[in-house]
Amino acid sequence: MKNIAGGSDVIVPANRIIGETNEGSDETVVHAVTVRNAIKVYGSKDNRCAVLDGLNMTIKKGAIYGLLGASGCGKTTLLSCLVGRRSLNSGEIVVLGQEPGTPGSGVPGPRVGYMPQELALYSDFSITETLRYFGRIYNLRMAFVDSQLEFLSKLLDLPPSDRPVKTLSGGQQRRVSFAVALFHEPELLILDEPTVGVDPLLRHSIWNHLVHQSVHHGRTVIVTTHYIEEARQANMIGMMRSGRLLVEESPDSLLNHYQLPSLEEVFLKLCIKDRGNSRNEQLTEVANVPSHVAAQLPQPSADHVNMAFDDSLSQISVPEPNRDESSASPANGSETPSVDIEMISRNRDNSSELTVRPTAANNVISAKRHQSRTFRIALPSSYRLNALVRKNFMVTFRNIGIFVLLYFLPAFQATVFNVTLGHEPTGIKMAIVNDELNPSQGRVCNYSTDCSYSMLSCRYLRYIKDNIIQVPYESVSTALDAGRKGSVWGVIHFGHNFTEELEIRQSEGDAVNIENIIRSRISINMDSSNQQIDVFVEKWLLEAYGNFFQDFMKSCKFEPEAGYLPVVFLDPVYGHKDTPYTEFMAPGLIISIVYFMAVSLTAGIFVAERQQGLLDRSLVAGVQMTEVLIGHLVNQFTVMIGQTALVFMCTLLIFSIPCHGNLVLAIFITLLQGFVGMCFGLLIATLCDNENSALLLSQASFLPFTVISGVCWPIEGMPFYFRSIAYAMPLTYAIESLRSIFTRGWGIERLDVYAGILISIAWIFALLIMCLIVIRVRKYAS
Ligand SMILES: Nc1ncnc2c1ncn2[C@@H]1O[C@H](COP(=O)(O)OP(=O)(O)OP(=O)(O)O)[C@@H](O)[C@H]1O
Repeated sequence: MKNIAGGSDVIVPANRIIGETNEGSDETVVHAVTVRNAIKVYGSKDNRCAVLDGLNMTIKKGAIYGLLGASGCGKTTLLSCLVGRRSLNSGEIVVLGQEPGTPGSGVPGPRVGYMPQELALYSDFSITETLRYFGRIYNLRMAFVDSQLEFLSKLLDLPPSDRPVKTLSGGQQRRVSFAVALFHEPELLILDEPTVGVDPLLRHSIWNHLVHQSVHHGRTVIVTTHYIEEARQANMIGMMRSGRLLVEESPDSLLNHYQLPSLEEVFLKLCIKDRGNSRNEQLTEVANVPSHVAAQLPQPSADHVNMAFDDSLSQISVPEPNRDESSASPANGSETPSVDIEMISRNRDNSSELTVRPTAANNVISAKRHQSRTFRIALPSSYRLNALVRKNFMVTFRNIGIFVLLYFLPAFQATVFNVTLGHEPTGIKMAIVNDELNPSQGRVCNYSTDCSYSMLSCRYLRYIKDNIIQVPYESVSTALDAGRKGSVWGVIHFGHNFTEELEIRQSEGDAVNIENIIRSRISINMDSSNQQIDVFVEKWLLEAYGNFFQDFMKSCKFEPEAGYLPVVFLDPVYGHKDTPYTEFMAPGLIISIVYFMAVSLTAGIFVAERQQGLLDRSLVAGVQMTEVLIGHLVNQFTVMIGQTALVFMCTLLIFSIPCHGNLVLAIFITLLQGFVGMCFGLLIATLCDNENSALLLSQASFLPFTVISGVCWPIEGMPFYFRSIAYAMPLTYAIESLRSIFTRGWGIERLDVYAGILISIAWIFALLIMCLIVIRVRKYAS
């Protein structure tokens, strides 16, 4: 039957799928898998290494194929190419009649069951939840999933199905992984070392099951194993070495042909015979030994492709593959497609280079592959999206610790910021040296509040804010010493005749002389190492003088403003006098908290999933990358709504930061920025291979982004050339928008507000496009 999902035709057995059914798979296809002259190169430039080296393979439908080979010979690479997770540099792969990854091939998808080497299971899920997740991906009926669970539990001796995977032993976990590959009854089973860590009895039962699947249901099985002897039960064995198949035969024929008692000995014999034939070996050998020694190296045997390894190019023309696939193909070289490979081994600069150059015939294959894959974006399927979203929610909410952290961390961060930032400093010690006081009278500060010029120094000190602690010192030198030792933030000094000199200064007006001016001054020496404290103390002392002077003028029945600076700050257009720094920072903080939480969460979850092989497993099951992205975005977005709500509540209600504009608009812009953060997190996840590098990148972006975006300092304070960089940051305009809403009460009709919205949307699209480009480039590079 044919299930059309997400714009791609996927063939799934009829009895298990939800909804309408259709025709089965192409019965005319005799071979389940054919691989022709597969070349797969990892690395670039000097590090190029051909992991698949002109490999040919033919697997009949319904056969069990044992793929044997030493560690690192390329088995997993070959399997990942078969399931469409990697692409060849050249050569051809046909799986179940079609090239993997082409629309409607069902590979990757429900036609194939893949058990990767790594566990690739959600550790917090129970066995039932694990199978149900994949059941939803394949759109299977839950009744079928449950009956399969019961059957496989018995067959594989699984523990109770409600046990979380993380509580199972290593062997039990591998059996669950095996069950995931089996349970949807795919036409082709690809198992990468399924029997590792499994006891002999269970291994026997697993092989029996594979034989049963092959004989009674016609399913094809490809299985890699390091236990060579267990592969005797396979119909065909492919022995692999250095990216090539040495032989492809039935176990009995191999034993008869080589007259050896075990497959292990056959493998050993073939390996010894093959020594020096691998291109990689030859390249390494030739690249590392002088030419006169290289000439004496053993020459490759006649039945293998011959190559020259001198300074000139050597071309290997390989004949067209025998399309009559009824006979088993020789392992290497004689039955291959028209692919010319140029091997360039250069011993210049002690470096060697391997180049794969496609010929005309090879170009056709490449072109076909290109046509079928490039820029094919299928519509997301509803059932796969449902499965992914459910799975993401289960992962998020399963662990109560993570749940609490997720929701309360941003609110906690907002609290920490609000408690610690932007407030006036208190307990600032200032040394007071008042030479007006008489030491013989115990330096007592007696002053009157009427219009008399007496002890004005003491009268002034009364107006200094409580934030300053006044510490009396007897002399300027001891006070300055205290300042140098860090005991006080500054020294305030009044001269002997401060009051008299001030009186003269007042009465003389413009005729006053400079000596009088100097003697009537209040001299201050500050420890200016802390700019913020310096600014605050200066402001408070000037304010104190203003208040003192007004009070004195009032008591003398003069105009209080007389003699005051002729500069006045009237009521502000927006905001209020002495707007606290916290109010300036709050919008930037809200946005940066939500943004960076989204960045690190998205990047972390996504990379972890990929690193554990979970992403690969889902993709092999037919999930598309766009669906994975949407699934994560839906999940993260709901988490973000909760986080944003808590951050706003914390800022507005607990710390009473006023929002003069439309709160809904402010929340909308914050959520948009969270979305930008998620997209940036996705970009990090697509760029990074492991959690550490993702974490490093997201952390590395935190400080520059926060600082450049004007969270804690006005952009107007940056060098002129740097401002364009600041405005190009994803957060800058959004922060300006939020600030305009919070402090000015502006609405969406103002450019400053809607610019933030438009630029956030533009960033979302730009980042998503970058993600898709990186995904595509990495897919082709891998
Ligand atoms: N992404 C990669 N980039 C570079 N080299 C890689 C990559 N993946 C695998 N290799 C290398 O390719 C070679 C073949 O790896 P592969 O995993 O296919 O071997 P294998 O036969 O499956 O080994 P094992 O039996 O140990 O699993 C190894 O040398 C490996 O280091």
